[in-house]
Amino acid sequence: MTTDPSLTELANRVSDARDRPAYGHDALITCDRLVRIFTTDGVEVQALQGLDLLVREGELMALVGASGSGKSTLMNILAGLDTPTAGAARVAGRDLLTMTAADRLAYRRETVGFVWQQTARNLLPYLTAAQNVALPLQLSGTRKGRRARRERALELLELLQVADCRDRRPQQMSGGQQQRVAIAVALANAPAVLLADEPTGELDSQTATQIFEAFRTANETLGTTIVIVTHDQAVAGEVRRTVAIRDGRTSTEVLRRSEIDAATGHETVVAREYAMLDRAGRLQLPADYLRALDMRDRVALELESDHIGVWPDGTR
Ligand SMILES: Nc1ncnc2c1ncn2[C@@H]1O[C@H](COP(=O)(O)OP(=O)(O)OP(=O)(O)O)[C@@H](O)[C@H]1O
Repeated sequence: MTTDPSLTELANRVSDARDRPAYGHDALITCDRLVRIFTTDGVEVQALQGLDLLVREGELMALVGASGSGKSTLMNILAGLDTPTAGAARVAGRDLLTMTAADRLAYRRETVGFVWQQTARNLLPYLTAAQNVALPLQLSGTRKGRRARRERALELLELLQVADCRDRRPQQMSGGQQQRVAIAVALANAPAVLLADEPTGELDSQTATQIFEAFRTANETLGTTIVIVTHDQAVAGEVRRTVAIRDGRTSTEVLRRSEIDAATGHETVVAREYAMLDRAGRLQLPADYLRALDMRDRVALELESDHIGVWPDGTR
């Protein structure tokens, strides 16, 4: 039998809740019940339906999901190009809902860098690779002097192994070279976060692997936090954490870690899939699990000492 809590216990619970760190207090990117509703011709589309996501500083992670699940909507919000309808979003201490137009411009120039799928969208066609990388430095005013800007541009092109393209215009480079130069442009102002929306979408698989290696180099050498939206299973399989978005919410997450066999010293990567549990206790079960057990509308739950059992309606 349970007894009602005393007033002192209730007061203690309130004070515990107050002292508990806020959701995402130690994350670089925090999306808290993010909602984005588009209205066209009187019809509402809920592109994001209360999406929660935390990304730690220094992570290299992938976002996956079916077409229309809300990935680009999320990326546009994180890039400061669109504003959410409701919820909260913070990146590197900036509140994306309350930024002024001037803050937003500074945010796009200094805090985030982005690489888009269409190689042509990332670079100015009439500038060389080195000039493309130097341009954001000039616009933000972080490097004074043409020589200092060119030096920084060449350093980044070198890091991404496209130094030989420095004096070429985009149409004189391959798609893969253009994307590597695009990554250098995005990194020019040393952003805290690099966002990439299908950066390998227009490339063959071998070139896509090289582009992914360029992201890894940026992450490991410069410590940049990187979020990549991808359909490419090979890319999604290379990162430690892949978050799946379904119907405008984060639904499942795959974490990969290396395990070393004590006997042979052989290293293998072990992947494990998790369902996301939101702060209201809501859980999205994978669609194939629901189909396999013909679960719909409602399920029976049972609390065990170390797990919760979930059964199709009518079987318990
Ligand atoms: N500007 C807009 N106006 C109206 N509806 C929009 C707009 N942008 C996106 N949507 C709708 O919001 C939903 C999510 O779209 P979004 O582009 O974010 O999906 P996605 O996961 O990036 O898809 P894809 O993989 O095909 O790029 C879709 O139903 C889409 O039609």
